Amino acid sequence: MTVIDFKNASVDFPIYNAGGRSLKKRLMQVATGGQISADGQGRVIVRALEDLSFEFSEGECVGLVGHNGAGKSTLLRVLSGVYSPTEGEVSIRGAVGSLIDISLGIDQEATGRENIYIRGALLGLSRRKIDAALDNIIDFAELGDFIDMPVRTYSSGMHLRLAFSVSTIVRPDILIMDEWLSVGDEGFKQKAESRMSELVSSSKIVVIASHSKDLILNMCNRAIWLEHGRIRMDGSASDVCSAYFGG
Ligand SMILES: Nc1ncnc2c1ncn2[C@@H]1O[C@H](COP(=O)(O)OP(=O)(O)OP(=O)(O)O)[C@@H](O)[C@H]1O
Repeated sequence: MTVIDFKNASVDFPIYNAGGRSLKKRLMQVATGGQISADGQGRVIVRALEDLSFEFSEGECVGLVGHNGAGKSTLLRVLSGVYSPTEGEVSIRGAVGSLIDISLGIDQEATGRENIYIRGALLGLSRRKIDAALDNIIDFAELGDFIDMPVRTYSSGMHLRLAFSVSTIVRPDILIMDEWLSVGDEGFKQKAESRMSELVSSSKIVVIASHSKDLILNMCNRAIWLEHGRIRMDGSASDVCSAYFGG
């Protein structure tokens, strides 16, 4: 059973090179971002997430909404295993696949083919699995002979085709995204869209952060509104969208 369970989870970032008292005071009043405070030694702390408790179960596609700095990306990173909570507990049952930064790990000097192995390893795929998927990835990317050229010779669209083709080969239980990926020229975009839909429908739980009301309404059946790191509202996508976006 795939399930995500947060119990009073918080994430703090200690900031070692923040300025003096006046800076702290000024920052505490800004409308964006997490909450800023100081610890016993006067060190500045940004509390990106505070006291989050919720459970996501199979069949849920959850949209995260909120102002800039509300904590959406931090929450996605906790779900992807990049950050651990500084307080509280997070338990995740199921394999997690993250499409947060599809270009992460791509080496400009290595060829497209070599980068498929590098990126695949970062996605947690074994060499055998990458070997088995290699032809599919190369065909999908449609880079022709450029697949054996260093990535530094690629245009930005070609780079994204490669990153997309390898990153979407995974079929995780839990899919984490910070936007709906739509890459390439017109022809490629259509293929990419259908691969994204396939990936979403084969995942048991999907979590996506977005500033787009249409995306959340079209895709999600639940949404969480974060405000300064706290849950302001957790409910159906339509209720949360009406409250957050208005209309
Ligand atoms: N590595 C970090 N070090 C220090 N503070 C951080 C770090 N990452 C995030 N923060 C802080 O945590 C808070 C939440 O940031 P986060 O990136 O999660 O927001 P977000 O909701 O994704 O914002 P946006 O909509 O602008 O992408 C912000 O105040 C940000 O300054």
